[in-house]
Amino acid sequence: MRRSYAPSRVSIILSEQSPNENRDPNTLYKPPTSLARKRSSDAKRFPNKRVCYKQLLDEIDSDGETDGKEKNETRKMSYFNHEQFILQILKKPFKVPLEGYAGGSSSSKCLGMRRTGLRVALHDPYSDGALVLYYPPEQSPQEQLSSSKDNSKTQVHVVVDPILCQVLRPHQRSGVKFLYECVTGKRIEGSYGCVMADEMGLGKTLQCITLVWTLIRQSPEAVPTASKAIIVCPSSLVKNWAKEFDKWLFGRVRCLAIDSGSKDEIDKKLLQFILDQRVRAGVQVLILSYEGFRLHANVLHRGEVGIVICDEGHRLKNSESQTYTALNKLNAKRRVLLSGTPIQNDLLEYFSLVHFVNAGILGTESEFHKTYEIPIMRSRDSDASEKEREKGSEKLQELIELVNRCIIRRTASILTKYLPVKVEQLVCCRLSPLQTKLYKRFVKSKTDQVRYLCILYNF
Ligand SMILES: Nc1ncnc2c1ncn2[C@@H]1O[C@H](COP(=O)(O)OP(=O)(O)OP(=O)(O)O)[C@@H](O)[C@H]1O
Repeated sequence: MRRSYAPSRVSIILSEQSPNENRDPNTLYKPPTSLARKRSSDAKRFPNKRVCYKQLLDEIDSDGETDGKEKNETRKMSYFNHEQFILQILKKPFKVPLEGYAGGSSSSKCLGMRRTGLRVALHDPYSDGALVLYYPPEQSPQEQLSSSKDNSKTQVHVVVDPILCQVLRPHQRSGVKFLYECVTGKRIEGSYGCVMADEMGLGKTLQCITLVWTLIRQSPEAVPTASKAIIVCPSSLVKNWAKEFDKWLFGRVRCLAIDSGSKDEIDKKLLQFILDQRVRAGVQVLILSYEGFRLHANVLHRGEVGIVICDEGHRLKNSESQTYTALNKLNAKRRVLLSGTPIQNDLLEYFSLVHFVNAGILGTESEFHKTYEIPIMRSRDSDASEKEREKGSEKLQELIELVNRCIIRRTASILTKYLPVKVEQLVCCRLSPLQTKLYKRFVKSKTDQVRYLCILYNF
């Protein structure tokens, strides 16, 4: 077998030969092991020796003057023959290494051709337990044919990541579906918000994490629906949210939880986050407190985010508060508000929450006051007429129908099946002497009080 050497190698071999030796460098084959040994000893003897090809030929030329012309001519010839041999190989046309390759787009086997715009769902919608949030419209055979040629307009399934699917409880699955439909405008045209008012402990956090992760990764168009999300929560929960993201997604999502730091430092981080326009943003989820948001609102108003989630959202019940105003100014199309207790005092607070997520569906504040609040409150008065009562319940029904499209509330009773069976044990025991004494004194004092009250009120 003929073995070719790199020019640098050839120079080393040539320099090792005695001047009288007339050997062709390309015939100097050595078994690989001894060659490797030789290489390491060469490296020691000729540290960092670099030889240029041109210089090598010149050396051969100049050698010729001392060693004799004939010898050098032979060396040069064998060198150029070898070059010719390599050139011949390189001149051969490229042959596709795929059997039966016919070329062109008609072949199923495509070499070196990237199929542009190929859209596929990120997760298998037909797998066991898959939670599909969006089904693409059925296609006619003609449409299927044209979309197989041009896939760029085809829609795909939006499927919840299986790592989340496997942990979601049934009520959480329906909750995620509800959230997704709301924030993608499927429930109320032109409105992209909702209130999740599940009772405490039903896993609102996990449902929101599932929503955010799905929006960050998927859409019917096979691109992210949103590249960035902001979670606003009480300062005591900032770390908890970050932990929950990690717990359920195993570090797949890039979170930035801000709960301390100097103003300049935080401003810098927030600016970087908010101005990041990439589809796959460096920080995908920003978690910060209501106070933090208010303090740095001027920075956060300089950009856009795909979705904002407000935990313990009843903090936004006053539409005139600074926090409400700051959050409302945020450029976020999709808004989710989480609260275990959405109605606390009056209907106007309820209006503020709904208005924050879906501005306009209840009209302006004064319109809401006139249309719903007055008739409903009037009908509750003890001296309300029959007509007022009727109008009140009619308006209440109308309001419930309207808000039910963007509010979901489940009670903790659905959790009972996940809790261990309650066991009650009744144990009877005697009072200790001290307990008996205290008990008798208490009973006597109460009896005295009752006797006194009876005398006072003439019972
Ligand atoms: N599907 C689930 N499997 C296992 N643990 C879960 C699941 N869903 C929620 N949890 C756990 O239950 C606990 C309560 O959930 P979470 O805090 O999200 O409830 P919540 O509705 O947000 O309550 P709160 O109103 O207090 O914020 C958390 O520790 C959470 O990790």
